[in-house]
Amino acid sequence: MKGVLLVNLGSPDSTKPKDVKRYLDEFLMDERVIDLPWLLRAFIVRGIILNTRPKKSAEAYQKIWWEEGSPLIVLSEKLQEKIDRFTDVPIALAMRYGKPSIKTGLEELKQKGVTEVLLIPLYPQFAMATTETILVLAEQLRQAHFPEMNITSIPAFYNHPDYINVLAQSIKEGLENKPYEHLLFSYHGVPERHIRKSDVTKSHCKINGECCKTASPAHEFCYRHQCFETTRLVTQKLGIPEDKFSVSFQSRLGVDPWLKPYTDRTIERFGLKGIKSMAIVTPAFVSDCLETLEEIAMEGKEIFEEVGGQTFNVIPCLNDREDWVKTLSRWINEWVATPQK
Ligand SMILES: C=CC1=C(C)c2cc3[nH]c(cc4nc(cc5[nH]c(cc1n2)c(C)c5CCC(=O)O)C(CCC(=O)O)=C4C)c(C)c3C=C
Ligand SMILES: [Fe+2]
Ligand SMILES: [Fe+2]
Repeated sequence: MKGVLLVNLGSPDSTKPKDVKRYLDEFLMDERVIDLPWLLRAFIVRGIILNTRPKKSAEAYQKIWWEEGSPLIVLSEKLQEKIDRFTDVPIALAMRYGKPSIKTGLEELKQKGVTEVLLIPLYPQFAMATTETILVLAEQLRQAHFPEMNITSIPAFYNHPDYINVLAQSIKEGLENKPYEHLLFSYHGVPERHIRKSDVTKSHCKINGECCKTASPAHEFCYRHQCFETTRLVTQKLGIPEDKFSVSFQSRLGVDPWLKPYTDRTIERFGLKGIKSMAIVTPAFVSDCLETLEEIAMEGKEIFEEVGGQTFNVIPCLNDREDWVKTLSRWINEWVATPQK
């Protein structure tokens, strides 16, 4: 029997610093997130970051937490419930970090008699810290606990016409009756080192140059270029001229160089240039979360207003909008209808 496991990033159990600390420990000790040898990673994460970050992050989570819980988890649950209505196979939900775990999700599917699993990492762009870490953990769990299961996954959908249609429509709706001078596409950043690691040709991704064209079978472009490709396809579809939009990368952590330009500095620069109204969309996230609701909608807005900006329009993520639910359901139904080898 076939079944589906949707996987998102995850959130702490609550906004208490001790829960945030436990969550950050699991998250940042992932070798595909902080990609250093274990001892050095443990020193940086447990010896430095976890001494200060949990309190600061807990305060940020408190600002965006809903009565029902973490926005990212509540929105993922709503997505799961709605997909369930359009499909005939069991649909489980798991988080890469925190609860419900991928192991719990696979167990839930096993209880329902599922042996063929379609894994859907809820990230449009493939990166070591997004899709890859989910695929690797799922395979490790399969080998250790679910050897009877067969797991396949959908490829990163950053350039899939269905996804581009939905994203374009969501942006169109978000901009309706809200004039803007500039539209910023803000993607979650990664350390530049992550891009170099995936650059098998060692030609290194250049800002306006050729893509490194990593040879990974899962994707054609490095993470950075997937972000540019999503932007190119969507702006082309919407007919937004080149001088009216740009790309930036948010949420950097630590002292290493991350993908540039940084979102906070870009927002500041727009304000200083005299731009009064800007819109911002965050296509690396399919569900609104700390990084969109706090870092962009609160901190970003504050930065913009401090330098003279007036209108800061944050376009919501795809969340559980109907066309997104129907798109994912259609992908699932097509997979269900395809005989497995
Ligand atoms: C080295 C650190 C990090 C990398 C690399 C990274 C990549 C990455 N993350 C997302 C998506 C999300 N990240 C979120 C929160 C978050 N991210 C990091 C660090 C790295 N992320 C931290 C420490 C945190 C926790 C909050 C904080 O202290 O700032 C979230 C929000 C989760 C929520 O509960 O709402 C998402 C979503 C992507 C897509 C990505 C690589 C492309
Ligand atoms: Fe992150
Ligand atoms: Fe590249």
